[in-house]
Amino acid sequence: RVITSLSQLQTQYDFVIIGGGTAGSAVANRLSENADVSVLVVEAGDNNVGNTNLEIPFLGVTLPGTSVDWNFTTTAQSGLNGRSIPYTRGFVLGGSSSVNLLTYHRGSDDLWNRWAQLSGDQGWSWNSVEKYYRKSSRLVPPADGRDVTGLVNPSAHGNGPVEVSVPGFPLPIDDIVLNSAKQLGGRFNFNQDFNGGNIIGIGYMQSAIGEGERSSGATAYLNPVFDRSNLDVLINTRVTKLVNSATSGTPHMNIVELAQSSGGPRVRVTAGKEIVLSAGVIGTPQILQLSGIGNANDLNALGIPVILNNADVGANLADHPLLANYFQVQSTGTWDDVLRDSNLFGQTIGQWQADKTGLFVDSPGNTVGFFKLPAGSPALSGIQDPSSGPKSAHTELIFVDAFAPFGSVPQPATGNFVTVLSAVVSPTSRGTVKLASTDPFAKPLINPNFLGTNFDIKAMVQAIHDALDFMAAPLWQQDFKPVPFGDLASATTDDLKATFAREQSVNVNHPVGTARMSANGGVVDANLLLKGVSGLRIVDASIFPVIPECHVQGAVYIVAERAADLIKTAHNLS
Ligand SMILES: Cc1cc2nc3c(=O)[nH]c(=O)nc-3n(C[C@H](O)[C@H](O)[C@H](O)COP(=O)(O)OP(=O)(O)OC[C@H]3O[C@@H](n4cnc5c(N)ncnc54)[C@H](O)[C@@H]3O)c2cc1C
Repeated sequence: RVITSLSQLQTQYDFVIIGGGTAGSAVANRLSENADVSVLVVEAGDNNVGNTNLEIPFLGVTLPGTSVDWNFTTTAQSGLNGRSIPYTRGFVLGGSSSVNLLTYHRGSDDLWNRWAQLSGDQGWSWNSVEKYYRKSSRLVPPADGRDVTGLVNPSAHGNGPVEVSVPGFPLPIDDIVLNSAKQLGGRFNFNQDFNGGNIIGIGYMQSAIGEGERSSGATAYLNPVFDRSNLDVLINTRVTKLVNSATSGTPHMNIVELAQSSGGPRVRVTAGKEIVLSAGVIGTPQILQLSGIGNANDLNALGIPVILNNADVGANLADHPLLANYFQVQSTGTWDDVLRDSNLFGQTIGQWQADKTGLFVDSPGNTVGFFKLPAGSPALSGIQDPSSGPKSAHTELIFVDAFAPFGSVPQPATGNFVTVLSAVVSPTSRGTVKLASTDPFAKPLINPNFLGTNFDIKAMVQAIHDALDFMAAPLWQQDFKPVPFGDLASATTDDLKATFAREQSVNVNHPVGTARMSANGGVVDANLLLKGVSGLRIVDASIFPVIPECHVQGAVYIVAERAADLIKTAHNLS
């Protein structure tokens, strides 16, 4: 059941899951499969059910800055010429999977094999986690029901609750992108299925969409089990801290403190078996730090009694920087006018509501590519290649059939455009999440350190070159005839391209790593148990040992599915 009042709580549950987000929803479903196990989920945000804006895939881009976003902002980023940028995180059941842009990747084989090496546990290798990938998602037909033979490899997909599909509303540029990849080959080779183990190449986007609707942690895992009598989902409530119940020796973190407003009453709930901390890359280190687990110097400065000194809590924040490269085109076959004309926008919503067809069944961007840096790239000079291996990328390009106003540049009043979003997917910059105050309702200080290394800026410059080279391919010259637009057009040298990147990059919203799993050091062990205390497991993107070179939600579901099995085994549960 979904509950909204602290008075509806029991004093104890077997498991208390903090955060009903992407991972938290999946773990809640799996643990409450056993009717003898009681589970509480505590979610700071609201219910997802009934919010149509979350359901319509195309509207994902309109959600940042609204009531389903935590509305964080980064600290001033020196790599972005001192700019602070918005830092979106889902504030609603389903968490960031309820507000994200839906792209679905499970990660290359060598990504998972690297996790096994870094965690010292072969249980994280691809061969071991493949079953969890297959348990978490499944391929479904696109919204238009067309034949997808050749566009995707069905055998690369599983039978889990998250629905994954290729775009359900093909756009004119899709064929140009895919056929150019087939024609050009080499660095721009075609990839039939990014979920087949090798992410390199250009292919169709695969997204967490079923029958034209968003498939999130909430819709796939949590909403279908709302009526389980052993599951309470408490919404609009924050976990303010965890409490140590041990009087001496190893801290035992089995008590959760909750509140519904900054000055409101605090209520305590006990986890009989364990606490599962799934508050995400920002919430998880924030709660740990509020509880006295973190860098002792930082905690002392705020007067928080130190329970465990671990400087890795809130460190190692990694994210993918994103830059919008605009091209003006001669073709009128773009959807620019849908954003300019409220009548057309309304009609497109109406079409979605009528029969789940049309432009809004997809998130903007039907095709995507992942690339290795060219041999001898200056980005790699003097450093070890940061990517996980030959099947993992350094950079990404996403092709959007219009002017996608993702950054600070507003859509021009007239004209047709194609946007090529470029991203660095193996960044070496690392940042931090730190408390700004002891008030659990205050926003923490988020410093992702975007474009903070030589590698990151040089890789982004290469991605801009790739966008320009690819858009010069012969097939583009037939109707679209793209011409670089705005600051991209003026960025004629590598130095100017770097300045363009620093002035206009935003983020893909793929942060990870603030409670990283490691064999040595780190915050959690290979079983995701917090080192140095008992009773507390972390299950969300904060435990990622390194940042995946792809979109990250697929990996979050894999982590959650494996964590559920680890928890069941630890407590002898079926
Ligand atoms: C705008 C955007 C676009 C993205 N696009 C993509 C994409 O296209 N493809 C992709 O793969 N990934 C994408 N991502 C990333 C992906 O969605 C996230 O990495 C993933 O959902 C994170 O899952 P999580 O479980 O770690 O955290 P979340 O899903 O964020 O869950 C954390 C939950 O904890 C709750 N919480 C936090 N603090 C507290 C507290 N103190 N008390 C109670 N509850 C709390 C939050 O409200 C939230 O519900 C995007 C993310 C965003 C924000």
